[in-house]
Amino acid sequence: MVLDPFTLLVLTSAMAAASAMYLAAEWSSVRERSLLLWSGGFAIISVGCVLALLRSRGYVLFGIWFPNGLLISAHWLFLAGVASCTRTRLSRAWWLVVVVWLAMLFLPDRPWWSKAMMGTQSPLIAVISLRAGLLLRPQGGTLSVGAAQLRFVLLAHGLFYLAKAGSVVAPDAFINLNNFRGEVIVVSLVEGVMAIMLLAMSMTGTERHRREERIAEIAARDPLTALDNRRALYLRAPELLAKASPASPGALLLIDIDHFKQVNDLHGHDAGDRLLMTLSDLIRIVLPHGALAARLGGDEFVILLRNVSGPAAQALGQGLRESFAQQARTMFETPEPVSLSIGATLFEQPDKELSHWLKRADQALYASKRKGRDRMELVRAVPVMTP
Ligand SMILES: Nc1nc2c(ncn2[C@@H]2O[C@H](COP(=O)(O)OP(=O)(O)OP(=O)(O)O)[C@@H](O)[C@H]2O)c(=O)[nH]1
Repeated sequence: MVLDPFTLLVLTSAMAAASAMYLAAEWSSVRERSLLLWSGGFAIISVGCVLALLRSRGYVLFGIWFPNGLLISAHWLFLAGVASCTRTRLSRAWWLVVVVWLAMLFLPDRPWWSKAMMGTQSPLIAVISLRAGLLLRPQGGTLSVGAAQLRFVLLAHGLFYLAKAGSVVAPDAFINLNNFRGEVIVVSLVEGVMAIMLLAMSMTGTERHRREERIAEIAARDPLTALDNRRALYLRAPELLAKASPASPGALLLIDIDHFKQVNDLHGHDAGDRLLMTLSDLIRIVLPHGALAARLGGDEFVILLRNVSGPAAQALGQGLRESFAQQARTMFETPEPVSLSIGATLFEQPDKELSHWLKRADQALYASKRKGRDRMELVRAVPVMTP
């Protein structure tokens, strides 16, 4: 089978156009900027291939270096898309690529200059692709499958172009960009077709996974306070509860605002909302690393602490109570003081479920309300009985 450059260019152009439309269709429904940038990159590759095809058939619309240089702009858009996807700010120095590309248009249009063109274009594409691949490194967690695939394709593509830059030393028979002849050109076109397909697929996968993550995050969050909601607490608590042992107990604090209704009734629902947000901010401030905090609903919040002693849990609760009461005093005037009642329990049995500890903390909360509010009642852990 003869893979002539003309056929390969037709294939590349068709694949790039299809990828551009595929990503544009995805963008039109979800409006993610990176999809639009990537779609633009593929559209540019398609246009560049068509121009090169026309030129090879004698329709000279632009200088030979123009369609070749378009490949640099396309990769530049791929990098911009990855930066947008990973929320990274690119250095302004990347605009220099555009300057180099424009300068390349002034290269003389003669066969020998194929090498000069390749010697400039290939390292630029390599650097842009490698940078885009490296931007997708895992930060703190693991990469999604789509992002890991995109990273792999971009790095492999960048390394290919690095090797291609080295081909500048190959004899003229291997490279002739001027009329798309030579082994290097054929191999590049084959690699290009493969890269287009894999890039388009992994780009779509990366964005879809990111969207799913965002939706899951929204579903787990209380919209007013941005703390975890009840559902998220029930999902995340088991891991923390399972770590509890007599040597390393945990604590559950059930927090309820006293006389919250008065704030709503006298100062309006918005004022009540502001107070709930103030409490959630104070909770975030005192929350130790590895602990969980959630709003169960209404004016009821939960803090789950791990590896904590009774006195330490007491101290955290008292601190929270004092700072909240002080803030509430300065925010609103109410007939009864707006404060916090806290019911807490220590836990050291890893096999008990969250609802079990919530029930115990609720009894403690009830006791603290009954004893006059603005206090914390702590139930000690029940020692594990061995027969
Ligand atoms: N502003 C606001 N109010 C809410 C929200 N969710 C529930 N509430 C109100 O919170 C109040 C909760 O009432 P309670 O906890 O029973 O009343 P309380 O005055 O705090 O009574 P004690 O807890 O016994 O001191 C009710 O008035 C609800 O309407 C919310 O998201 N925003």
